[in-house]
Amino acid sequence: MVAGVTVHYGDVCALEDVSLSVGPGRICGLLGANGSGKSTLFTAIMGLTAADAGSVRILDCDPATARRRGTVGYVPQSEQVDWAFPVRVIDVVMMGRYGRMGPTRRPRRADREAVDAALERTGLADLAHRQIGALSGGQRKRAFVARGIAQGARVFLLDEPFAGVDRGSEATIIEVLAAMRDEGHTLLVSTHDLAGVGRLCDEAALLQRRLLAHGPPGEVLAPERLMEAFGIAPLPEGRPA
Ligand SMILES: Nc1ncnc2c1ncn2[C@@H]1O[C@H](COP(=O)(O)OP(=O)(O)OP(=O)(O)O)[C@@H](O)[C@H]1O
Repeated sequence: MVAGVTVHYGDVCALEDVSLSVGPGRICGLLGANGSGKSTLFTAIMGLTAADAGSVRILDCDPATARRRGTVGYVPQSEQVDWAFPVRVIDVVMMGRYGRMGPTRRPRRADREAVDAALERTGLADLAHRQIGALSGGQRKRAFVARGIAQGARVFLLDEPFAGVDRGSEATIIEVLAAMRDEGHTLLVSTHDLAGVGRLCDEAALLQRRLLAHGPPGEVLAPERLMEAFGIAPLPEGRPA
């Protein structure tokens, strides 16, 4: 996926020589403290942030080609989205079909069917005609997951899909992600839920500007590694302090 990627914002080095590859049928949990470069890694993979060094390949394509072909689906962090934008859930999901529609953007039957199926799969069918800004945090995340599904993405990048999400939406998202993994998709998921990484992910990657570790969750979540990444060894969620 990425090889030797370095990104600076002016004087700030957000990523330094990061190499990470995740195979098909795998969910990789991306962990790191605030400001460790997780969102930058996602935007660099998407080709939305320019890397100073290194290369990005998504299923053997450069990011722009992967975006154009719809092979990569991206669920951004909530703060990166303008929720006042007056679009309905069904419109957001239909955007996943734009790459197939040509310049007129007139949906065909196959587009409508793909959108309906994606809404159904993410439990949003009843909310299809609601403004995206009028949804809960978890429902909004699900709308972006649905967009990726409708678009036929093979690789999914999910930036904090569980942040600010109620238990019901979290369960739906986990179910959908696990099903996509079982269908052979590749998923990179950033999260602060350390216990969840062990449950959901096949592998974990620990970021602190550089990639500190990548491998089985049990190894990556070892206390000494977490100490290095977070400064303190955080308790897995749900465990009493
Ligand atoms: N647009 C920007 N301009 C300048 N610096 C930035 C910009 N975006 C991020 N940074 C800096 O780059 C570093 C990495 O930020 P990034 O948002 O990628 O981290 P993160 O791990 O996603 O953080 P969080 O968990 O808080 O979302 C931080 O030091 C941040 O302050």
